[in-house]
Amino acid sequence: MKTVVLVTGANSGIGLALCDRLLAEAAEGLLLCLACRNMQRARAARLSLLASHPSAQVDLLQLDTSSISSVISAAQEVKHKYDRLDYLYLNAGIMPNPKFDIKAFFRGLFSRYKTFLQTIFNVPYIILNTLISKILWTNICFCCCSDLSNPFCCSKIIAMFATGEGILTQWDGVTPDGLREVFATNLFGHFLLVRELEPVLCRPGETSQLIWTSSSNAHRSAFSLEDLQHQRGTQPYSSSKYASDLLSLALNTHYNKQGLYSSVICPGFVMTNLTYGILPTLPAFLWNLLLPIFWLIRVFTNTFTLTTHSGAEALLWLYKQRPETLDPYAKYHSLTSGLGNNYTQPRKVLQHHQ
Ligand SMILES: NC(=O)C1=CN([C@@H]2O[C@H](COP(=O)(O)OP(=O)(O)OC[C@H]3O[C@@H](n4cnc5c(N)ncnc54)[C@H](OP(=O)(O)O)[C@@H]3O)[C@@H](O)[C@H]2O)C=CC1
Ligand SMILES: CC(C)=CCC[C@@H](C)[C@H]1CC[C@H]2C3=C(CC[C@]12C)[C@@]1(C)CCC(=O)[C@@H](C)[C@@H]1CC3
Repeated sequence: MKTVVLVTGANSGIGLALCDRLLAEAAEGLLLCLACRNMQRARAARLSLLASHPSAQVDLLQLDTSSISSVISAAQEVKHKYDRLDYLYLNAGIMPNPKFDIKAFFRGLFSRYKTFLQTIFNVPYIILNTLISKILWTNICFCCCSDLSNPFCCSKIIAMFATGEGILTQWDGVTPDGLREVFATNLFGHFLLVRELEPVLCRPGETSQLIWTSSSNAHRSAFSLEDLQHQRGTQPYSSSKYASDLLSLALNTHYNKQGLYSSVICPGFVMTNLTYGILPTLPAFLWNLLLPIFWLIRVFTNTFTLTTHSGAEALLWLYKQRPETLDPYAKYHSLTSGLGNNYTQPRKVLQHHQ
């Protein structure tokens, strides 16, 4: 019997890289279903996957996670076609009209230091700190610098690069169903899909996994239970990702006894269509000019995974785990070391500073 895997947002970026890596891992035993809103791009993705994995079985499914009717009819089709669903990757996501706040970026870089000289002085400290953290293989930098009143503290800057905290805002739209686009696409459509697919996900005596592509940009400060759709703020992306972390926990509470387990991952900072939108005046190929800077930043933070292959690391890692052994309170991070090695690391989710 083949393992049935469905991936939303599978026609590009991290979703497509995940499909490629899954097929490289186990092409024969896999039935892979690409759930995409744009069928033309979905067909192109399927052909590219079949070109590198000719014996693979790859199906297509039309799914627009921002539309309630599309989710319901896609779920009907899945239930009709497959009698089981072993893995459901909830990966589709948008960050519409992102605005990169250059002022906040430079303020973030320099505000903690009274003079520019102090900042320069901080550089050897950061290098030393990073070296220590690399040697001990732990993120000491974050621990020993948690006192932000310390003028030599580098954690705020590293956190800004690792999570995009405070430097990104978005302008959200409304879907034909009357929902906020980011909320509907990233969270609600996926939630509805899970509920609709319950019969194929929860099978007696068997386990299935839900795997959410969340983000380290998920911040509690952006989320409010009174404003679930984030109608009043300017960080709907962060809010939707924080909500997916919360929802994953709730789904575990509700479904674990029926054999369904949910986990969240962060792929790190990956160069994809989603991130190219952050500097829209910069054509995609010119992003490559920033690569040397990004590689340099990698010395300070292992969250700059940069390639879709590396970003998919934690998604693939979870595929290989027994779901009962996973920590529901962890976010699994795809990380890349300064030397370019990929690995997965769990970090506590929903920490008080988020
Ligand atoms: N890139 C990064 O640095 C990070 C990304 N992420 C998350 O990773 C996930 C994948 O993004 P990434 O690969 O970077 O970006 P891409 O834009 O390359 O991929 C996003 C995918 O989602 C699909 N999608 C968007 N809206 C819908 C919709 N309404 N219905 C169905 N599919 C939809 C897109 O399809 P289409 O081609 O039709 O637009 C595309 O296939 C997202 O959830 C994102 O939030 C998290 C942290 C960091
Ligand atoms: C031009 C130079 C030298 C720096 C600008 C880099 C920023 C564009 C970049 C730094 C950290 C990045 C980042 C994200 C977007 C691009 C940055 C702000 C994300 C917010 C993208 C989406 C996510 O989900 C986050 C995990 C990313 C965190 C880091």
